[in-house]
Amino acid sequence: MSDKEEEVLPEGWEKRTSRSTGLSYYLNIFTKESQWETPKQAATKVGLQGPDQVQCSHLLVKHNKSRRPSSWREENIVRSKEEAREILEDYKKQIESGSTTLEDLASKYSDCSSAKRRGDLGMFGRGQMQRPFEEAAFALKVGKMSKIIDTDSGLHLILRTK
Ligand SMILES: O=C(CCc1ccccc1)N[C@H](Cc1nc2ccccc2[nH]1)C(=O)O
Repeated sequence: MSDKEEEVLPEGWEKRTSRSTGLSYYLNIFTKESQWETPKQAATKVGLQGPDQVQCSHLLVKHNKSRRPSSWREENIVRSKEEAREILEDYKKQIESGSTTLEDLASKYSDCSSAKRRGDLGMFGRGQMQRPFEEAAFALKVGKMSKIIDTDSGLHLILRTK
């Protein structure tokens, strides 16, 4: 195409010229990711590393090896880790059956203070939560629930809400 014709790009892309090489490249204006190839589809709004922030609710069952074996529910938590897992497996089955929700069970049984907010932890970015929790949360699609996740706090079920 002659240089006077404006190159029409799919939504979300801008054509840039590399200062060092003078070569043209394409910038995704949402994720700031760049590529050499002329884009054929509209730019994605989520980069390769996933969203910057997610919102999750969780249901925590602590045990006697938890970092803080105490909660609003139980001053001194003595159950074993195996017992905590059995309890959480049962909650998971109840949620998957559709007979209850993670938020309803978190309100009644979660050993985290977020129980008072139906398990809602609010929005968080990477680097804020314990790593196993973060990895599971950022791998979830919105509306999906994790498998049982093990952190120093105890055993969790996580639901991504945003
Ligand atoms: O750290 C907190 C408070 C979390 C919270 C965040 C935002 C709003 C409300 C609560 N509670 C701990 C238990 C706990 N450990 C966790 C590890 C990862 C995510 C949530 C967690 N909750 C505890 O109570 O021992």
